[in-house]
Amino acid sequence: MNISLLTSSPLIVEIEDLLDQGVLTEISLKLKNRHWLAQQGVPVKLDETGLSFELRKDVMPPLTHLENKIKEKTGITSAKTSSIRIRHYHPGQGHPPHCDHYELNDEYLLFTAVFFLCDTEEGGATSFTKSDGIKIVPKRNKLIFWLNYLDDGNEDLLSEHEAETVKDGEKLIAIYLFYGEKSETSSVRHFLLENYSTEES
Ligand SMILES: O=C(O)CCC(=O)C(=O)O
Ligand SMILES: [Fe+2]
Repeated sequence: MNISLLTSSPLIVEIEDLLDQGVLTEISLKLKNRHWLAQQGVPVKLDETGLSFELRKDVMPPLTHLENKIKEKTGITSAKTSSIRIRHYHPGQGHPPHCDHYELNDEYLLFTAVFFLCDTEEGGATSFTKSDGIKIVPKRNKLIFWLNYLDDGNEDLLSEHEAETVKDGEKLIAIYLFYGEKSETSSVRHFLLENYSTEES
């Protein structure tokens, strides 16, 4: 496992080789299997941003394992994920620029994690549109994690991002949305800067 801080403003951390290959293959095959999803009663949505659906953690225990790993590696102590969103893009599909600034039952979407379940032949990078050239190319078994708010509670506008259009191949990701109280932002930022300012394994 290799963890590095890509930038500190917006604060983005990248973790490579997160899961065992066998577990990764099992998750990917299930998520691509429409029959299996229907059996689990998962409604899917298809539009110009590709196929997407929310997944309850109990239908796929390895996703809870992954969530626990994300928490451990990022120093999250109290924020909870409300759900896991899967997105599956094919050529011609992408997602326009936006910020992940949401409020739900008095909690805020403090942190977003995107886990890449496959390589993409061409295109499909997650690109931070207000931060010169910060682009994360999809790579199987890689996770990126970023902070959506500043320590003073304001939205971090530099966290704006888009999914560039997939040109060739496919892109399959699991997105973890961590909601919590804004006061957790500064301790996570401190943890990440302290632990990953220089590359380490
Ligand atoms: O597909 C991506 O790389 C990002 C998706 C995203 O930003 C979102 O679902 O909020
Ligand atoms: Fe987003």
